[in-house]
Amino acid sequence: MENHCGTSRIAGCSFSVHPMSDKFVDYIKAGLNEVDSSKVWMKTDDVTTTVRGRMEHVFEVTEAILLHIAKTGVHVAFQGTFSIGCPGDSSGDVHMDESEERLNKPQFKEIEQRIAAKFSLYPMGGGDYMDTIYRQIEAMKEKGVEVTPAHYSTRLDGDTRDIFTGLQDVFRETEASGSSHTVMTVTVSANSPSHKDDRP
Ligand SMILES: Cc1ncc(C[n+]2csc(CCO)c2C)c(N)n1
Repeated sequence: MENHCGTSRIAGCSFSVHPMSDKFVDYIKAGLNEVDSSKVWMKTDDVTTTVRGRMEHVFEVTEAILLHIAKTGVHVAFQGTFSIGCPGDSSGDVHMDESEERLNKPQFKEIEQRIAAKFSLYPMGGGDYMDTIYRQIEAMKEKGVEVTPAHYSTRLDGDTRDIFTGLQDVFRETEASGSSHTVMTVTVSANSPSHKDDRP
């Protein structure tokens, strides 16, 4: 395994989903098994699932698993930590050779699913981290998503596709702007009984 600080392009996400149902095991297993994850490295344990590979596949697989569960109407929470450039992550992983083509978009592109989310961005090793964060929050306002300030995070309300596309753009542009190791945490609530008239 070769470790390079800041030069590893492999992205990853460690995440968990929590369906609020007695049948939570069925929901979790269906989400993990029925989404096509063949373009990412994936490992599940009793706490989280970790996916690693090209950035677009990492975002696509996490979004698809959330949508697979949320489309049933069950109230589900998602918590994920995305990372790129981690000095401990290995470069040259076989999954980095996968093509760009996304495997789950056709099944999920028709699903409209409003979610409430909060994200926090941690651009490390690149200098003016607050400038980067403010720039990316401003960029989020152009993605068709409602953006509201919150303590230690920024709140996003909107369609799942718009929010995940926006988050991937934020993540990619943060890395491109010189952050050698970028971490982003994302918390999502879907189908919450607290959401009334499409507004939380
Ligand atoms: C994405 C994701 N991965 C793992 C877990 C942890 N977990 C909790 S219950 C369960 C099924 C029974 O073993 C698993 C795997 C999670 N919640 N969400």
